[in-house]
Amino acid sequence: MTRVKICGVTTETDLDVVASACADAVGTICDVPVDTPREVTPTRARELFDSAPPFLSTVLVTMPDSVARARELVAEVRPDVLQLHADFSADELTALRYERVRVVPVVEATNLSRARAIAPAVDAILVDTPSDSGAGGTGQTHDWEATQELADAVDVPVILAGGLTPNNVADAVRTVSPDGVDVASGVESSGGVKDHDAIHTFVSEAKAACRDGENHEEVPA
Ligand SMILES: O=C(O)c1ccccc1N[C@@H]1O[C@H](COP(=O)(O)O)[C@@H](O)[C@H]1O
Repeated sequence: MTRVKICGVTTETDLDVVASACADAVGTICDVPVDTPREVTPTRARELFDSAPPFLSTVLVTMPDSVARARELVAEVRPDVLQLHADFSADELTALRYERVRVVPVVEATNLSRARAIAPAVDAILVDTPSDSGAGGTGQTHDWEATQELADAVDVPVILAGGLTPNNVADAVRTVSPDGVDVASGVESSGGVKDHDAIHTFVSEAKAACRDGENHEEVPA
């Protein structure tokens, strides 16, 4: 089953909606060097995650400039998963896998060599459409066929992100068969303001497309 993450929540109400929509994960964005309406302080991220119900994974999305800074943020926010928009080496990523935090770096769909190099050191790879600065939240899709090739080339779960919306997520799931999908701006009515109906529709479209795919899988004779 494709897992679904809703990213960039800024209020407890948003987080409750993410949980009631049966998403698998919720993300907050902290300590990023870009201007985004979704950024919250680490203290606020911790408060939001403290209000998450059991069985909803919490994901800290950040762009730290060093492993030490990433560790500080993990200590402060205490997420289940650390989503890194940063150019860390495989050794640096390994150093971040401690105290049970899952490490999920972001890779561009066409960067197969990086994906192969870091895959053994991480828990999953998130394929996004980053801006020049490496940030996400661009609302731009990329070549999903390339993401599918990347997923075939590595032995870890692959999460698809970048420009997903309630209207295109089913198609994305059918094309890429990702382990998870992730959305930030595509479920907002305006910058940073989550559209609660869109969150529900996004989750149900993603899960339904995944179920359809499973039902059409050929049964071996
Ligand atoms: O959403 C942001 O503003 C952001 C800023 C800096 C780093 C990551 C950010 N968001 C991540 O980008 C992807 C896709 O976003 P979108 O659906 O295309 O808007 C998502 O994983 C967010 O976690």
